[in-house]
Amino acid sequence: MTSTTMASSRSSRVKKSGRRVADRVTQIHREEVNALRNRHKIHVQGTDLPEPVESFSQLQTEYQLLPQLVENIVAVGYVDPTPIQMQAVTVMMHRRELLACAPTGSGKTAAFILPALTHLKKPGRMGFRVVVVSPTRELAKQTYREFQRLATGTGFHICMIGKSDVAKQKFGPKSPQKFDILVTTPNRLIHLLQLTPPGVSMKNVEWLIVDECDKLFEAGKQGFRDQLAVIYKACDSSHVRRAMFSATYTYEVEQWCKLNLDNVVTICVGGRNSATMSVKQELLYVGAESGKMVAMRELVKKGFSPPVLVFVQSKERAQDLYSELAYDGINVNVIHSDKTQLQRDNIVRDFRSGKIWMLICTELMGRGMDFKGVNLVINYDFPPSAISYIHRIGRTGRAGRSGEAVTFFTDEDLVNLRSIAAVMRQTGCDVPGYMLRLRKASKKVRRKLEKHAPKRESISTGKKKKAPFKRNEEGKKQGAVSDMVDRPSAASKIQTGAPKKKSKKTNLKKKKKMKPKKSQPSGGAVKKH
Ligand SMILES: Nc1ncnc2c1ncn2[C@@H]1O[C@H](COP(=O)(O)OP(=O)(O)OP(=O)(O)O)[C@@H](O)[C@H]1O
Repeated sequence: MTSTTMASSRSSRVKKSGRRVADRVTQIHREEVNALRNRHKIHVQGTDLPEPVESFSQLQTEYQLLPQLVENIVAVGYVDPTPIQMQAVTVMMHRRELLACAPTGSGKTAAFILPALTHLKKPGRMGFRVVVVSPTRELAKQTYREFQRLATGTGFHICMIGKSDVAKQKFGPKSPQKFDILVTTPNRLIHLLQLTPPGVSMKNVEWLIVDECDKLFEAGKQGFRDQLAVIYKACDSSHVRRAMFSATYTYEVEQWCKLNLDNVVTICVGGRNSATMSVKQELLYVGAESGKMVAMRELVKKGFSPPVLVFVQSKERAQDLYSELAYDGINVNVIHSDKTQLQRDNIVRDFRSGKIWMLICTELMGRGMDFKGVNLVINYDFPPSAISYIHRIGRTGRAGRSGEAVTFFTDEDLVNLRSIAAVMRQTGCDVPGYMLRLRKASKKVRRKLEKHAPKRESISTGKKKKAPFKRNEEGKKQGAVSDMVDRPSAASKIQTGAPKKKSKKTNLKKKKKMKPKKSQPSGGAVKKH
């Protein structure tokens, strides 16, 4: 063998071994990335998938997260990214379209705010470049506040369209294009888009973000699907990217995203459509409607840790329950769509600040709302679907905290009991076997329930006058200090086992009427944390 051939065969051996080393390094890296995803239960689908990051500093060095954002992240107290942030931020930083699903309270809002702001780099005078659509005004307002918090000191102009802005056509073609980011409900935006000429320009939009996307995809009377289609069409420039976020999504939403989004990446943290693991869940059989109030009073009597959210199925029932509980002297308020905007804002503010201890609400507050430290969610009325259940109970147990959820059910609620018991079992809660063996409700029945709440016996007992609050020694309002009800213990009346067919025993309607007794405090002790 000549010296030249020896040299060339040595060099090819070196090249081959170099390639083997490189392949091995790539393989080790791939395994590390997979291990990181597995550790955090991050499931991804799509081609050419961006890798997740483990820390905010990695985001800064590898993705040039704005330095001011990094300071703000520290200021708000975030130490590490949550699993959805680890993966969704990098996907969006690669300008990939996205369907992201992660449990309630797991930081999805920051998962889209951070990359959206980083993309914009600096404030421009080009009109809206990021548009976030939320199903309710309350949620839009919360997202707007979160944008402001994380964008502090960056100079970005963030805007939420209010009623008066719509009336004044504040965003018309002649208005200053100073805003960079728009957070809105579909209604408001559509109104502006449909004016001639349009009251708002979408031509510079770079990111269209749909929060609670499965809600916005719902068809029908209360659905937003048609509105979303109008918004989607308006943001049609070639450079617009779209990202969909929710804690739950249906097969239909997934299919739509696969068909309509460009090379979409799907991220799912944890099991699909599963409740957060941080909530201790309980189902409480209360026999009939009247058993709910007995159970409620028993809960209050045992003592509760505010803040508490109570869900009912309609605004009328919310108002009735409010009258009953206010009469009992509980520091309670109620929020629903019949309240004025100002009233709704004040109630949300008071609940956030701790002035209100118990808030009665409808589905309006079921999604997205992030009230710090809600300790207990009570489903006074059974949720219309497992999806609604997941969102409702997700108002507690947020951002790594623990929480509790109690769901009352009667014989009328058996139709949906199985699906909710299944959600509970999926998160490791104990559920009686019979519940999982109940017949699965047909799609038609489930759809009907979602659209029309079942008729229920009225909550109202005719007590309308609000009892004044008593003050405790520190002069603070006492939670439940009713001085007029000698309540029978509900413990004997509430059954948590299998419901029987309506009988005299289980029908609490027939129980003795409670008599008000002036001299006795009703309990409602408030547990201190
Ligand atoms: N990296 C983080 N570290 C600690 N807390 C965080 C982090 N990111 C977000 N949070 C906090 O977690 C809470 C829940 O976040 P967020 O409201 O975005 O949840 P979500 O996933 O959108 O929930 P939902 O599905 O109910 O809308 C907020 O109070 C937020 O400030």
